[in-house]
Amino acid sequence: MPQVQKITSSEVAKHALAEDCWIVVNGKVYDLTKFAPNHPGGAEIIHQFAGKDGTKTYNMYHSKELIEKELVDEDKKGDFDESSIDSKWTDANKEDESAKSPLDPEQKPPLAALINADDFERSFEKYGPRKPWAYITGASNDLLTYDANKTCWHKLWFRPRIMRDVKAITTRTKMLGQEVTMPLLIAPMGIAKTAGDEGELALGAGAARGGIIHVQSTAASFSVEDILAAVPKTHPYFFQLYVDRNRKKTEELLQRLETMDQIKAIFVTVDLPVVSKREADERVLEEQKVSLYSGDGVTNKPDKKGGGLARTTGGFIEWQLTWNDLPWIKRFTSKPIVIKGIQTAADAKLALELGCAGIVVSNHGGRALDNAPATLLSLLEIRRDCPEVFTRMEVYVDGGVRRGSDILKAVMIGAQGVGVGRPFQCAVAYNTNGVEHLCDIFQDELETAMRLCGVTDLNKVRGDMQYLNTSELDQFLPPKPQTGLFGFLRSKL
Ligand code: HEM
Ligand SMILES: Cc1cc2nc3c(=O)[nH]c(=O)nc-3n(C[C@H](O)[C@H](O)[C@H](O)COP(=O)(O)O)c2cc1C
Repeated sequence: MPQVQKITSSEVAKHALAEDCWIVVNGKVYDLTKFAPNHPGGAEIIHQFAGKDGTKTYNMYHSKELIEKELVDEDKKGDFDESSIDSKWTDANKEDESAKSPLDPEQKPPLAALINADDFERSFEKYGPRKPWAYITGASNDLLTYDANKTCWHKLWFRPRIMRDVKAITTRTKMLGQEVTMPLLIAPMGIAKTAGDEGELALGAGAARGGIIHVQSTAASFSVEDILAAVPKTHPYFFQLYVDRNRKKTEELLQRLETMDQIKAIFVTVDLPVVSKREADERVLEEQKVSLYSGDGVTNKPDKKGGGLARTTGGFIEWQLTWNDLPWIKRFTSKPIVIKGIQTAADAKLALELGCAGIVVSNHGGRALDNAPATLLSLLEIRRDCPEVFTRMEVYVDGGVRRGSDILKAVMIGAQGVGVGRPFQCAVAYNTNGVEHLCDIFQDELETAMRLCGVTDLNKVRGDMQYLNTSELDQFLPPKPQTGLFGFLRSKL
């Protein structure tokens, strides 16, 4: 057998430019020149490691297999020659600032001290590394939609009924045919490893312990197979799909998922055709940035345009996806399809007409279009303008849901269930126990809210608005669409 030549550190170091960018990841050398502009996390983070070892940062965000799976053979240059590491290489790689973990265990409160969903985010703020903190908790532009998502839940008041026997209650229900202990989903979130080593494995296992369902993201930091293996085979999952601009990839992914019985539905995310501007995230990268070009340690802006923060590119997410593509998706899956990212009654109606099994009223947790309506307002708009949507398909809502009482409110409007994002991602810092603990908190708060409202069975109050007072929010709803002849004529204009 001929000896395969390994690639030395000095050879790798020669390819240290954006336009000629080799990186060492887990003992292998890759040419990321062509891939970097399409990297969903932005080109700059890749360019920071041109001619260097990016293993630590890569492993913090991605599964080991991802890079091997995603790159074409031509870009896999070969094995890195560890024996060639010299002081020059070691010095150059000292600059891996973003991999340095500013974790401060002293600041980490014990799990038992966390008693509500916000506590998980606060704990992560104190204890977690800065970059993941900015990535997870950040939102678009001025955070207007992010803030509105939360505050609208606060403006929806209950009208409790009293003197009812509330000893025995049940929160059990079904979601897309799957039995769950309460109508709560762990919303799909990319790269959960940023919050803790167990990443999506903790989300899946914690959800299973809590009797709820985790929607795993296309951009997960583990493979689907690894995530499924984290829970008993009987426990259901949902899968969130970002359609890839390379449609072949999506077809292959759907075909792979089709063989996995544990995956019970496909949630197609449609609210992020381009990645929005997440300023907190960009600012942190600016502070951590190191020079690509200066061999002498002077820190330059690595962006040729000069401004140079990690403006995420549109990445791999298909921006030409339209309603006409639904039949194409259905060709590759027999699983129920749920459209995630509905923000108006008009689009909810379209999803219904096109035979979707459900929708998620979502604005990506304020991480897509800033100034998009708070999801609770969109939910109320759908309730007002096309109530049939709630009975003819399953409606979910996410964005700012932080209390068990919010779950109850959503169900009373007619939702089948809610999704919760950021607090669960932060719970990953406490591994599976953290995720389970957060499920317990929601369960407990939901039961308490039900009892205090005089409700014993969630399924009996679904869509029953008599328990709610929406008057503080009604003023924020868009004008009612005109119906009758006048409306018809207008729609034709
Ligand atoms: C073929 C290889 C790779 C693929 C397919 C890939 C894919 C992705 C995806 C899907 C995201 C999530 C974007 C989001 O939802 O915000 C991401 C983020 C990220 N990736 Fe990669 N990646 C690859 C290689 C790398 C390498 C080599 C590094 C570093 C050396 C890296 C570092 C990061 C970082 C730091 C983020 C987070 C960026 C942020 O939040 O600003 N990735 N990548
Ligand atoms: C860190 C993070 C990553 C996310 N990644 C995805 C994703 O990969 N796919 C997706 O459909 N939504 C993604 N979302 C949006 C969530 O699914 C969900 O819509 C949102 O987080 C709900 O708002 P909340 O965080 O206020 O609960 C992400 C959200 C966060 C916070």
